[in-house]
Amino acid sequence: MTLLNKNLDLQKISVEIGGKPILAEINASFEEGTIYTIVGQSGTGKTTLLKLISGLLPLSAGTMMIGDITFQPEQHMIGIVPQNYGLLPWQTAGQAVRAARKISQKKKAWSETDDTIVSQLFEDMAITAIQDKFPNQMSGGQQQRVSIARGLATDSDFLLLDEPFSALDAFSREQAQQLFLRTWQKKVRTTLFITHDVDEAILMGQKIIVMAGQPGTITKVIDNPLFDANQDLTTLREKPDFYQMVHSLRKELN
Ligand SMILES: Nc1ncnc2c1ncn2[C@@H]1O[C@H](COP(=O)(O)OP(=O)(O)OP(=O)(O)O)[C@@H](O)[C@H]1O
Repeated sequence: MTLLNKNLDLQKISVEIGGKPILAEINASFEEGTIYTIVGQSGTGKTTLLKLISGLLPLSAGTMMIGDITFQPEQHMIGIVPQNYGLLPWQTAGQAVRAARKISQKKKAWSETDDTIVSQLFEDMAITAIQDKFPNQMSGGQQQRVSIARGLATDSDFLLLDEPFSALDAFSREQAQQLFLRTWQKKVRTTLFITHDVDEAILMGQKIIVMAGQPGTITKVIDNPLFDANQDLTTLREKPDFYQMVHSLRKELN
């Protein structure tokens, strides 16, 4: 299904698991082609929200709409980068990324363009050298980069990432953030990106969603004036405005 400039609207959403309320009274509008970072203390339902949008969990109440149409996750192509990477033990890195692209292209024959896109992704995510390795032959950080490349390889309407850089060391993480934004721009899509890192929430989010409570809900959506997918993140990190925003987001989270 192709989206024509439509937002995903969640209205009065709640989710219960085994009778326990996990999400309550979620109201949000996710604008097409925008990156949202999601922050909040542990247990506030961030992963549950992603699972709901990806169709892995059902709604208990409320509606999800795209324009006038009820949003049904199974009718959309959704790229997912889960917390545990979600790689299959019998697929090499190369096979995993190619398979994701192939599935998302539906019945279209594999073309040279697909080869170029996949090779570029390998280069961007610095995983060219491990294309023939299986997950049990990769480090956690390598698995995470393969999982990100796989998510980006899909021609999806949505991209959902659950702490995608958590297994990377500080230096690799900074590189991955920059590379991710550069790669993301080649196919802009509605993106929800969970992070526990306040700096990362500001670097990567056009809008920042704050979740709190148990059951969890969205308490704030912050427009991020510092976001610019083209800018050098190292330079941004050194700006006084950035410090100021980190400070106020920390306060918000506490
Ligand atoms: N399958 C499940 N069965 C029962 N409770 C669950 C299940 N999945 C999640 N929960 C509960 O729902 C709440 C929210 O979990 P969720 O993983 O969505 O939070 P989170 O904000 O992503 O946490 P974290 O930041 O630690 O990853 C937690 O209290 C968790 O224990």
